[in-house]
Amino acid sequence: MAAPPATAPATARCLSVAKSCWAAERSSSSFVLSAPATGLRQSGSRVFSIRAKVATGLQRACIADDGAERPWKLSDARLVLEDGSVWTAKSFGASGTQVGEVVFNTSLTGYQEILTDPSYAGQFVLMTNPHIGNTGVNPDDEESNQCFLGGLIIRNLSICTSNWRCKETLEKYLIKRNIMGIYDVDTRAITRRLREDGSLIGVLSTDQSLTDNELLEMAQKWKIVGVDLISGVTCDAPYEWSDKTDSEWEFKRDPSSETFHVVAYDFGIKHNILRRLTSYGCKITVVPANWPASEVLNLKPNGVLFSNGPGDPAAVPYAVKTVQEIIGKVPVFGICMGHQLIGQALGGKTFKMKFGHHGGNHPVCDLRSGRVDISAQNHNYAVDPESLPEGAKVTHVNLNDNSCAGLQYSKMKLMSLQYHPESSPGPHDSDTAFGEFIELMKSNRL
Ligand SMILES: NC(=O)CC[C@H](N)C(=O)O
Repeated sequence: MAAPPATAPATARCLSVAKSCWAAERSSSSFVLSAPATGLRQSGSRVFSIRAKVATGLQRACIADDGAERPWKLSDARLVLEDGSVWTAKSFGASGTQVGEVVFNTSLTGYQEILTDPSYAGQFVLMTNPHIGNTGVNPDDEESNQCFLGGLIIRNLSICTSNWRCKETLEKYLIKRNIMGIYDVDTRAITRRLREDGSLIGVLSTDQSLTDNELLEMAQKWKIVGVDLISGVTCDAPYEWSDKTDSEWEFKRDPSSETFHVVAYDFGIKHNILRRLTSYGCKITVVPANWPASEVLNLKPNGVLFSNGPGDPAAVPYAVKTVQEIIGKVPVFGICMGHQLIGQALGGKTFKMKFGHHGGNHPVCDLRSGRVDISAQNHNYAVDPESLPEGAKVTHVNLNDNSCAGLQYSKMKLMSLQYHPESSPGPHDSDTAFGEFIELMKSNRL
């Protein structure tokens, strides 16, 4: 094994300092390490001071059953799955009782973008990456104005944060948004169960007065299939969007000289879809999920985007009807839920997958070029390609299971992807899809 570096990395040092400061700092939730301890770094003219914050969840003392106070936190939460299994855990974030569908996400980074992706409404996200919370949260990584998910399930909650963008600990953030979190639970074992048995409904609870059987009953009675979750996450009224990707993060250097007016249907839209479209030269009007197609067409947009969104695409016939009224009239781009609604609008069928795709590491093949992208995904339903009419072509497949990952119907100037070209979080490989949409709108203008 290679000898350890003479100077330990800053994060490791912050961790050990944070640990030794734990007892002394119990009353304060944050501290800034002094320059010699943190190794104040100089880069060009910029000076970075490394700020470490102790996560408060790990500091709470607990009263054990024997009435004695322990200076560490004890298990105070349960996750009861509909198969009858009971998982004890420690809580952070909000307390209470929540029911939802458990899905596992294999992204290594980006928990804040995941927490604010409205497509997770009605679900508990279990992160397979065992160490979460170390970068805290910051105001720029939000994918929507709210957290719609049921809760967060993690193996290990970082005892401190160490990131120059961090403004708040994950725990405080979840408490403010009233979102439950649990840690110190065997996320690997739960993931294996979901992979073997398929997705499961669960109940998260910190309420000791409820028995395991009562929680089990709640899990078994709750349904997510056939429920319209879009109406709970869409915007109330139309609005204009004009924010691009911040110049600090922009990786596309050749902005379009033309401007395109795009109307984006908000089925639970992620902000990065809007930022990427704006970076590609679009002026965007966002409309609520139930906005009449006729009003959208009256705006004479260059294109229409059907966004991502939570839940079962078969539970929102009003949205399928809207898509039907628009396709063939203007160029359209569907992303995730938008792709599934397009599939249905074309007369195809969607089905629920065994445990879905959630993570930033899914290989997808573009069948037109043979190019393979590593993509960001988040869906439990998929379009059955056999059910599609002639003319609709499958353009992309997920290489893990050969499921349909993209569609094109040239005559209708229609394209759609089952995954997330906007990433956030995830790799940027598929960003070119926005360029393809621009080309589609351009060709329609000629
Ligand atoms: N990200 C999304 O748009 C999710 C689509 C749909 N709700 C699904 O789970 O399949």
